[in-house]
Amino acid sequence: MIDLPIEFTEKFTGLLGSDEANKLFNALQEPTKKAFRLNPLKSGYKDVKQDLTEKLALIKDAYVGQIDGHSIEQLAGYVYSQDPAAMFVAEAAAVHPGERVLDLCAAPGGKTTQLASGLHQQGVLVANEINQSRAKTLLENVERWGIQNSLVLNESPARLVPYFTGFFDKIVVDAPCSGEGMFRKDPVAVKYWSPDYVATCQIRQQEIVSAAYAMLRPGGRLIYSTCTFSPEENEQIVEYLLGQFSDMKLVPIQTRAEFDPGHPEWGTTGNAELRYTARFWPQRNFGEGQFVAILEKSSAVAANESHVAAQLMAFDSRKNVFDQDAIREFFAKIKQTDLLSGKRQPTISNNHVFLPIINPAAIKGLRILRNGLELGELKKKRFLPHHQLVQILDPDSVPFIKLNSDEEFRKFVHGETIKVESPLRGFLPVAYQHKIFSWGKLGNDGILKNFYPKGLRR
Ligand SMILES: C[S@@+](CC[C@H](N)C(=O)[O-])C[C@H]1O[C@@H](n2cnc3c(N)ncnc32)[C@H](O)[C@@H]1O
Repeated sequence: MIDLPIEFTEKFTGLLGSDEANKLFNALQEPTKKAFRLNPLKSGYKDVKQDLTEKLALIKDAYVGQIDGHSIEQLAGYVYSQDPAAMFVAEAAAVHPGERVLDLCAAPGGKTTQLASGLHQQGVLVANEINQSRAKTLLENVERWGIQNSLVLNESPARLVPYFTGFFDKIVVDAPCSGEGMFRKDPVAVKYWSPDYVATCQIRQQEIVSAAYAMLRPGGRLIYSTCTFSPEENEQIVEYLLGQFSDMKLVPIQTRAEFDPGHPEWGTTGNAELRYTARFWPQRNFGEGQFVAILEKSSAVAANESHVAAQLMAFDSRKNVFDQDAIREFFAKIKQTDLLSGKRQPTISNNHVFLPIINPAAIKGLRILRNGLELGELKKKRFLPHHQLVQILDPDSVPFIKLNSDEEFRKFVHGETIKVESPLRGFLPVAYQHKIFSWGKLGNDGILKNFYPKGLRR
């Protein structure tokens, strides 16, 4: 039983009236609704053991049900467990392949993975997280999901502005908030809550959306969301944006039974357009609490390629002259030479070979966790493939070592070497149930050495 703070219950009884407020308080004592998304970046992505009978309304490739965190589907990045209402945020961003998208408060990566599904490896996805350890988790999820076109950063929003002014078509601000909508999912949120905390969050949100505004191109859209109910962090942040920046306007979210429109009377300006926003309530039974608003930066100026954009997207091939024989040999063996001949040429930095998505020279000074796709490391002319590379490989077009039983899979994920029957030898992808999830190295003795990253072993 969750002990709701008295100031919280009094506040929402005042805002909603006692009938509706009681429905909310009762719903906060109920179990959460479990859901998951499938990953269209993986080939044959619907070929999963999960039950796909109950499709989730509103969201592409999403289903009701609980996933097993130890399953091959989870470890190979075929599924992502996420609250249904939280999934609506990236859905509202409606990204198209080729767009430049920023996920400004991105960890652990729920919105990032969903945005990446929409981009389908085309365009640029910058995923930023201010907190260092959370940024590492974000990177793990980016790798697992098989995303090739992302720049993963560990920065404050303000530090990004000089690099990306006017660059993005879409920016998702899934802001840190007082978490009222998470009370039943995460009881720790109840402990943190206080009216002062709500006020602190509001100030932080104002700073974050101001940075986001600066990075939006004319005609671009800002998707603002929180997982809290409080007007101060929702309607009033939208009012703040509209008040500070005269070229921002609200884009209506079409009303649906799954959520309520925003409350103009909960704002401070009486702006009737606040009803164009959306608020998910647990008592409506779709998922947890979530607020979503879409704002557009209007401008009469045509969205020409800006100076910033030209710089960030420029790839300087003269810098890429290095001995690639070991790399070419490896990619020929795994039948992936196409990867080396695209527009994004292999680039080397401190022996790390990668396919950058943003011109590395243009983002010097930022804390970069990953720029594009990490191919591997050159060690004395030998090439060691990276875990991110294995997560993008299609089992229908690469040779791989097959694990044959749950027991082999469990042992491998645990970090053990195993004996396998295979005519193949050397560094190769390892798959279970036709899903590639790791590298392994098969010696002449039939022993498969384990290259599943130590940090992911269980
Ligand atoms: C609601 S969570 C993001 C959830 C994520 N979008 C997802 O879908 O998985 C908010 C994030 O904002 C980060 N954050 C905290 N303070 C911040 C700040 N001042 N600026 C930007 N982000 C901040 C937190 O570390 C947290 O990871």
